[in-house]
Parts: sequence; C-alpha cells; structure tokens
Amino acid sequence: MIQLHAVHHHFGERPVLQGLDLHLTERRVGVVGGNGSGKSTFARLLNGLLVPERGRVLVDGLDTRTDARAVRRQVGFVFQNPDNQIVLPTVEEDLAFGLKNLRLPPADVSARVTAALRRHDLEALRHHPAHLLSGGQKQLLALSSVLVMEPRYIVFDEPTTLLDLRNKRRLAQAIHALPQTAIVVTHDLELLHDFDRVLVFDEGRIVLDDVPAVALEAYVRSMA
Ligand SMILES: Nc1ncnc2c1ncn2[C@@H]1O[C@H](COP(=O)(O)OP(=O)(O)OP(=O)(O)O)[C@@H](O)[C@H]1O
Repeated sequence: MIQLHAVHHHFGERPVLQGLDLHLTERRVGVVGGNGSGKSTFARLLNGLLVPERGRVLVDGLDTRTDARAVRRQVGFVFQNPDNQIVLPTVEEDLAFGLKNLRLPPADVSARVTAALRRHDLEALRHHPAHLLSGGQKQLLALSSVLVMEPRYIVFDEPTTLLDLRNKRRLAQAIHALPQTAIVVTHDLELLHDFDRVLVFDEGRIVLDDVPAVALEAYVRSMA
C-alpha cells in the first residue's frame, strides 16, 4: 500500500501540492487534471524522486525520506519521454543495466533480460541500437527496463503522449497485463476506462476520487 499523510509541497512561493491524504490499495489508479495541477509532482513523490516539503509518503511502510533506496526498488517509474530513461547503446545492455547494478550473478541477469525481451516482443531487437528504435519500441523498452527490476508498483507519467494510435493500444495492453500495481498520470482518458480508481487533481488538491465512470465524467464536465 502507498500512503500519503498531510503532504504539502511548494516550488518557490507557489504551493503545488496542498494537503494530500491518501491510501492507495487498488491495482490500477489513474491520475488526471489540468496542466500544472500537480500530477507529475505527485507521481515523483511516489518513488522518492521528490521528497515532500511537509508530510510523509510511505510505500509498504517504507518512508521515501529515510528509506529512499529501498523505495526506489519497490516503485518503478516510466517517464513520458523514453529518451530520458534509455541509458545504454543496445536494447540488451539497457535492460541489463539496473540488474548489473544490483550485482546479480551474470546468469540471472541474462535469464531476466531474455524473459523481458520475450514479454514485449523485443527479441529480434536484442542487439539493436536503442536510440534507433521507433517511439513505441522505445516506450516498450523503457517499460521493460523498469519491469525487469521486478518492482511491486509502477508509476507512469504520461506514457502515451508521444505514441501513435497503434503504439498507444500496445502500451495500454501492456499496462492492462501487468501483474503489478500501476499508477498512471495521463491526459488520455481512454486509457483509464477499466481502472479501479481515478484521482482528479486541481490546483494541487484531489477534488474527485472515484471509479472511472464517475470521476472521468465529472472531470470532463468540469473542463467544458
Ligand atoms: N522543478 C520545478 N521547479 C519549479 N516549479 C515546478 C517544478 N516542477 C513543477 N513545477 C511547477 O509546479 C506546478 C505543477 O507542475 P506539475 O508538473 O506537477 O503539473 P502537471 O499536473 O503534471 O501538469 P501537466 O499536465 O502540464 O504535465 C506547475 O506550475 C509547474 O510549473
């Protein structure tokens, strides 16, 4: 479970998150809201990329302020732009990077990389230069590089923004099939239809928190 207790955050004078109290227990949680409403800031709190100025964020009881390394192993983060995430020249090397950092035995690294390549149909691209992949393939590689670390939670920050319709569907299917808990920040409301819960942000507060049918409809009405 992810818990937020009285979380506040400012950037300079500007309050960006204002008193968030939340328990996330569902497998699929969507996060929507207008530009600048605080969604990405919220997402970055969940794996300790950002520590709140006030309040606490707990992941299965681990505090992002004091247990940052352990939290980062539990919570994977998929960025909007996979170029920010792909660090090594080939697909295979990129997938192995985090596992090698964990100092796993080479046979284990290799087995987990092979399984990850199979899972997303990337086997033929094993030795391909990562920077030459298409946008959709890069996004799947970025997701695979997170999955290969076997986190319990995965946070996605606008994962479909750069994708065409076909790749959007592929990514939606990939998210749908994840055994992990997924928390997805997006402007792509279609992606959230079969989710368990949707949070609607406005000016750093959660103004709606409900099942998608209710939350998304009210959100669309509020934006009209
Ligand atoms: N590192 C930063 N330094 C200063 N201000 C920031 C920083 N990151 C975000 N902000 C500001 O905080 C506010 C909330 O930003 P955030 O990225 O969380 O919004 P968002 O809801 O994800 O928006 P969008 O839908 O446009 O991506 C914005 O006003 C933004 O300019």
